[in-house]
Amino acid sequence: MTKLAIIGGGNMGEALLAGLLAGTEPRFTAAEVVVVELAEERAAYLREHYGVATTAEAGPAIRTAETVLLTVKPYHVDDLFAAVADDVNDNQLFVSAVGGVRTSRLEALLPGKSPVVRCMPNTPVSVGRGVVAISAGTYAGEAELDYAQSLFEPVGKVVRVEESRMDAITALSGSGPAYYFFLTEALIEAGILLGLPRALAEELVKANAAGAAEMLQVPDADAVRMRAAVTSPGGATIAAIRQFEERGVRAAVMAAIEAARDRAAEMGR
Ligand SMILES: NC(=O)C1=CN([C@@H]2O[C@H](COP(=O)(O)OP(=O)(O)OC[C@H]3O[C@@H](n4cnc5c(N)ncnc54)[C@H](OP(=O)(O)O)[C@@H]3O)[C@@H](O)[C@H]2O)C=CC1
Ligand SMILES: O=C(O)[C@@H]1CCC=N1
Repeated sequence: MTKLAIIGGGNMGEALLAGLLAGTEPRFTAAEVVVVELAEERAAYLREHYGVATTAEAGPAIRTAETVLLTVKPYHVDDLFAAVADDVNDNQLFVSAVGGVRTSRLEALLPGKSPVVRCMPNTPVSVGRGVVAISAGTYAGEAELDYAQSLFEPVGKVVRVEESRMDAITALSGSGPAYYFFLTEALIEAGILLGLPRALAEELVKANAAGAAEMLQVPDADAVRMRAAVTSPGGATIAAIRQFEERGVRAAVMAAIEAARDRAAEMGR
């Protein structure tokens, strides 16, 4: 029996696959995983890079799997479940990373009472440094949450949350890496504006990101205090911060995350 069927071999499917197969004691071996991916070119890439089996047929993959991990887009869900209704049984656990889609909607699409755990991972799971929020649906309890926690602990931090918080968590955490990459892009461009060679700007900005991230992991790390420690009176940093504040960067961040939360809710309907 296949231990894990990953339905959707796109960005998130691959990030989780990479994390779950990584390390000297991987969570799964490649032989225990099948990825359902419709695009043959993409499937071939996943077979070559990870050594997993792939198929374009979700039904047989789901029928023989203990755990089904959904990493398809929200608008794929209806067609997918319509096609696999005969292949599902109530002993399987469905773990859904599908943005915005509530467990109640998935439960209504499933033919029986399969347990469903909703999760919201982020792409750093690919390097074992992700964060995955989990919440249980109607037919999932502590045992299923414990299992989901054990599934994701090798790829990062796991937090148990109320499902009502999932859209906010999607906006802040699921999408979160994109914001840091966006800021990284902007800082590299700023370095180039100031005349630095691109390679040097990239090296400096990436090393800064790593250093700041490490400092934030220290117990009781306080972003406000650490920012103040860099901001010398009458110095260079405060000149930059003034520009951020004058241009409404803080308010723009809040509005952006609100927009992401609203879009997550909308995608799931
Ligand atoms: N990217 C991220 O950082 C995160 C994404 N998510 C969630 O993960 C899900 C996937 O997102 P992402 O990976 O970015 O999207 P992608 O478009 O990269 O991947 C979706 C994949 O699903 C495949 N697919 C579509 N329909 C089916 C089907 N019926 N059976 C099997 N595979 C199918 C698509 O194939 P094809 O291209 O051929 O259509 C595609 O490869 C979304 O619901 C998103 O909200 C959650 C957290 C973070
Ligand atoms: O952009 C999206 O909709 C998905 C959900 C969180 C990250 N990516």
